[in-house]
Amino acid sequence: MGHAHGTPVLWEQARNEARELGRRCAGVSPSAVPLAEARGAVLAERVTADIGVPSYDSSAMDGYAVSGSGPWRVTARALAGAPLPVARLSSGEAVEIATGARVPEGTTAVLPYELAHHDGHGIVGDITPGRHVRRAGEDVPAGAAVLPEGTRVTPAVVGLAASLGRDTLLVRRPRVAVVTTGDEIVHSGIPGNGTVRDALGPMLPGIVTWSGAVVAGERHVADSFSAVSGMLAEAASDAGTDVVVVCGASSAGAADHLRGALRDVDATMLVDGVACRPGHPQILARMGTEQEPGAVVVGLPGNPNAALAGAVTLLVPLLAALAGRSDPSCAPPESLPLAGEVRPHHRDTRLVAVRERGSWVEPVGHDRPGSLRGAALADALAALPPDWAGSGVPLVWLPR
Ligand SMILES: Nc1nc2c(c(=O)[nH]1)N[C@H]1C(S)=C(S)[C@@H](COP(=O)(O)OP(=O)(O)OC[C@H]3O[C@@H](n4cnc5c(N)ncnc54)[C@H](O)[C@@H]3O)O[C@H]1N2
Ligand code: MOO
Repeated sequence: MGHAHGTPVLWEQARNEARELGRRCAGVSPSAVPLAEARGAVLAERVTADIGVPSYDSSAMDGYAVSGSGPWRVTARALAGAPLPVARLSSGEAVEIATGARVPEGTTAVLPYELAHHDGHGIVGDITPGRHVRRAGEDVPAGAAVLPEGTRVTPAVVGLAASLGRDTLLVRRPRVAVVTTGDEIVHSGIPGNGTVRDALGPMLPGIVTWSGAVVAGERHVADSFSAVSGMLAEAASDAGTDVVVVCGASSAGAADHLRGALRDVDATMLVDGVACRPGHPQILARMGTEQEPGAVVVGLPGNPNAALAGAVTLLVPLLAALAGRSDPSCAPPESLPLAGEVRPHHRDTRLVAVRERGSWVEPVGHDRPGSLRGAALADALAALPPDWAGSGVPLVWLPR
């Protein structure tokens, strides 16, 4: 016997519920993560410079570090990363120097090769005192506050943190456990007769990191009530999990146990069914109590393209709000005209895989619930309302 669905909520409302829930749960604790993993997350600290940049007085040009006025006698060659060949220059002396090499004490300026000439006595050329010498701390003084808490960790942020000698950053990054279900699912190789290769375990980490979160565990559970409710009970008592994504087991069939298992752990059901196609059997629930809230559970349909639709409907808005950043699927333009043959659903929002063509979008096709063929070529999902009259369509961007 199956389990009845709840009353579906409107697609826009489902996204808002997920976003609101993310804002209400202030419980994601900061963690120090290696720079390479921090990208996309949001800083949970103010970054201050432990060292200045540059950290030593160095040359900004390839040429000659000179002291006093010319002509200068070249005494040695200074390269970046090599010990200083002379600690101090006296007036009339120079060292040939590479960009980034430490300048000796007593350096008046650096004279670039292209401005230097040899006369019979040495090197000559016009200099301005201090020119082409990068002083320690000139770009970032030691102790300066460089990034406020709440800054999104972009590639440039990672690079800056490394320049400042940091190996980790403190970020607020929701931890997501991904659970696949289904006795027919296999996780590697060519699926044998009657089995299906797991498409969601490999797909979800990219969506999760795009939203500023991280997959902190992946597992598969059997199609049984005890396996699904046991998994939820474990997740409920694990303080290291903020969100549990359960793939499959969300519909009405005999093997679809998520609803019953959520009831079994006294979870609060927030969304039970969304009025969109594909992706209508989605679930948003919260474990724990009002006083001691537990992990949020997102149930996604097993059909891979329906799961993608569900992920951008509930999971991405939830995770972005939990992480304290903007929703990457809502980037501008928020809508564009759609050119091509599409048919709205008579009652629900239809999510159509579309390709961006500059100032308009066109359907990719091949976007039935069971396959990601269309989505793999798409830039966005167009959210076609039931009463669509052939004008602009709201867009939900996909990670590209
Ligand atoms: N009587 C009804 N039956 C169904 C309804 C309904 O409203 N009433 N909804 C249909 C829709 S729409 C969808 S979508 C599916 C959702 O099903 P479940 O979420 O319960 O998922 P399963 O039944 O376990 O699997 C469905 C389908 O997806 C394949 N699958 C599952 N997991 C994966 C995975 N990790 N990677 C790749 N493919 C996966 C699975 O083999 C099935 O083919 O329910 C309809 N039925
Ligand atoms: O809505 Mo199902 O999620 O169409 O495939």
